[in-house]
Amino acid sequence: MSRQLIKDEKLRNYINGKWFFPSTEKYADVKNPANLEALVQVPLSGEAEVAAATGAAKIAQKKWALVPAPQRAEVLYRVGLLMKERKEELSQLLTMENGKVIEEARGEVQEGIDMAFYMAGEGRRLFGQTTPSELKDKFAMSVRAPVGVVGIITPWNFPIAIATWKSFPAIVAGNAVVWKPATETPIMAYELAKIFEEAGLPKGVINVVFGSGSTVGEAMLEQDDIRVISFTGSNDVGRNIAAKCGERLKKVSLEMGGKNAVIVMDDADLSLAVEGILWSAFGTSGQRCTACSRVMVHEDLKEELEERLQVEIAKLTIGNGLDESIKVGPVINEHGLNKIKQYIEIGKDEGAKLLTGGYVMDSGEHAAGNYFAPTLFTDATADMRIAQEEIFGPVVSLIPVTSLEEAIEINNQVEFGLSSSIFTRDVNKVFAAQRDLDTGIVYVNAGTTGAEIHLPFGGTKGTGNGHRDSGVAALDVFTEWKAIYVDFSGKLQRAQIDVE
Ligand SMILES: NC(=O)c1ccc[n+]([C@@H]2O[C@H](COP(=O)([O-])OP(=O)(O)OC[C@H]3O[C@@H](n4cnc5c(N)ncnc54)[C@H](O)[C@@H]3O)[C@@H](O)[C@H]2O)c1
Ligand SMILES: O=C[C@H](O)CS(=O)(=O)O
Repeated sequence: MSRQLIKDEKLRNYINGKWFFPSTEKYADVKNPANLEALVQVPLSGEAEVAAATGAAKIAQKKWALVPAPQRAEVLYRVGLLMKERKEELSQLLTMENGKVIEEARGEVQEGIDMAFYMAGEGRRLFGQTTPSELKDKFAMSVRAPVGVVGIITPWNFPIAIATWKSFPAIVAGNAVVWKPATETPIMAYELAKIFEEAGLPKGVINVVFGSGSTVGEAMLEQDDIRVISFTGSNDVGRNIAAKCGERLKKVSLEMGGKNAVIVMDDADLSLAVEGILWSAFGTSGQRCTACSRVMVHEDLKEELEERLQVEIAKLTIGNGLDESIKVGPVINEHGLNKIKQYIEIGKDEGAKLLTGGYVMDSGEHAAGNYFAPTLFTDATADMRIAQEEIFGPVVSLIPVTSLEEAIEINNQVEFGLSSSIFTRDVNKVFAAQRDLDTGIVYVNAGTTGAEIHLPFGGTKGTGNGHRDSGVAALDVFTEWKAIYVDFSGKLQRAQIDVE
């Protein structure tokens, strides 16, 4: 790894192509969740930095929008190449600041690389439409126009992938960006800003301001020159953002929580289902918006599934994700640990049966970090809080069902609608499920995670507000449709002429 972290190193904001310490002179330690060692210091910037970043973005965007889109795309292509060159180094840094195991960190960095090449391709598409005009000698078309300055606010659980999902489409479409990363995971943002700089992105097109949500995030909402806020994070924060942006008529794209479920029908390949549940419930220690936290299992398979899951959970290795043999890393911080602990008590009080796990691992090699034992509840019911609310940790609950219809009904009885999966060999059940599951993403014979970047990513109901990250759909967030009529008749045509 070439980038060495120094615990006293103070990261800087990237504004208008230059690196600045925060005017507040305030910082917070960034800690490795695997051992709580300090990695670097993140600036706690203030409103002044947000104003400077927005001003720089506004000026830069005017020029950037005039750069032909295929040339804008070339910068993204170089970003992709640089990320690819540095993939292993970035992955290790990501594991250190976030805790996810190295295999998953590599997967996340790869998502960013894929997004760079995909959005670079959009530079030669950005398709609009042409339509016939109602009038003679008149041409009608629509084009995607950039919105201007966009604000992106990102969470700690996918600190590089989600940033690329938002910034790359924004940039290729001709916008400039003000980005506030999560304070828990600033290293990915710092490194990505350096990559943008090295790739030759003109100054001011991307600006990174580190700081708290309540100061930097809120200040972004108040900047009238920021025309779009694209947010990924928790539901409470998203709702607050939507309300504040609503007052200012800002466009808002929200990607928020999930309460994702796997359905295991009586004809399922059980080995495959066990693998899918393990990976999607305990991968990233359950801290994915798409993590599986409910399993609706047909009653005929319930006992066997309970047994097989317990056997496989016992084999999971838990520890520092930099060690290639580790399968489950730490959770992000003490706040996360406490929230998970509370839900274990709630589940027990509600009458769910705890089969394994349910405790903080705080002895021996785990004493120094934020480790929670992979946890399996069974005999949960659809209305329990552990089956309704996002826990964001390595906890999964089995809910017995007797039919596909019942499983789908339970799947849909939650506030969120992000990802669902079904394990079955029956094609009729597959098609009924993909139609009736009220989620933005449906998997068949796979777990609830593993989205690919060229498809839309997001969910229904409380997961979002109708927008999508990723795929072409992401361009809808960062562009305005402009309808253009070109009249070449030489006269002012006011009405359609009746054809005789
Ligand atoms: N649906 C998705 O695509 C998706 C993907 C990943 C994570 N998530 C969700 O993210 C959550 C976990 O991430 P988190 O804990 O970082 O979420 P969070 O809501 O606490 O923070 C997200 C970002 O918002 C900022 N923020 C906090 N308060 C703010 C405010 N008042 N104004 C503006 N910005 C503010 C934070 O500093 C951070 O950068 C989970 O709920 C998870 O489901 C959703
Ligand atoms: O949030 C980002 C993830 O990569 C999506 S998924 O969990 O892999 O589907």
